Amino acid sequence: MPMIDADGCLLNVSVEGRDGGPTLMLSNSLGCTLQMWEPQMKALTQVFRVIRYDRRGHGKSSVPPGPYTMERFGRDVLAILDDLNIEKVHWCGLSMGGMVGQWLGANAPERMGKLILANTSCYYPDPTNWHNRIKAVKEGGIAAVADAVIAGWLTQDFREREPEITAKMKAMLLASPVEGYLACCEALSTLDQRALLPKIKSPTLVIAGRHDVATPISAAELIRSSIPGASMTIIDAAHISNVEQPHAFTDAVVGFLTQR
Ligand SMILES: O=C(O)CCC(=O)CC(=O)O
Repeated sequence: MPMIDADGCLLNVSVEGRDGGPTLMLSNSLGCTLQMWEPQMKALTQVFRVIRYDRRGHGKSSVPPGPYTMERFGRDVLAILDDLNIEKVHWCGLSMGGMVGQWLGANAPERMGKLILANTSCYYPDPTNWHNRIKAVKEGGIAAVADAVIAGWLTQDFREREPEITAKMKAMLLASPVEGYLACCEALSTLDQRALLPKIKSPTLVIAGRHDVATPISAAELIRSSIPGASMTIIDAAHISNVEQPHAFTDAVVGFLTQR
């Protein structure tokens, strides 16, 4: 896996899949690494060249001091594409990954093919939850919020049915570098990309989770109605819908990206 330098921050990047196929870039959510896409990789690599990366502050990427911004995350992606000599990619980002996709769609339209914005938001009407989360993590580490976060990521039904997958997701969250996690929470606490959305020209699919309380259907609907021509599909899942409903999620991605 190459480490790519984005303005002094080393980003852990993985490139797999069909050589010469269209390129799809996957972007993770808060507290997850590129491993979160494992349920999709077998199917996606048959059709696409797939780029995954750990956002700064996550996984094997460096953890520069925060706070971070969506613009910084977007410029990190452009640094990866420049380094790999890739002109244009399709984008699939979940939650924070979808927020970075919104920034790229509006600010670097020539680098974006189709956009998939899953379980995401363009702003938080009330940042209190983020301020509370920052305080709790500063005082008690990620362990202090882990159970509540996991309850938002996966429905109770899924957690009871799939304890091993749930434990893996929790371990991924707990392994997040605290400084990187906090710097991302700061970026979320000030997020407001509402004005960017009407500028997006890429064909866009919004994916929402029927049981997602972190980024609810109303947040997805605001994104869908603000991006000209965007469509929306709802999956029977909580926030991390690609893990909870891997087949439905993969089918939605492949169907949208391969339709003419
Ligand atoms: O998942 C994200 O990228 C944003 C945070 C969120 O909405 C879910 C959570 O960590 O509670």
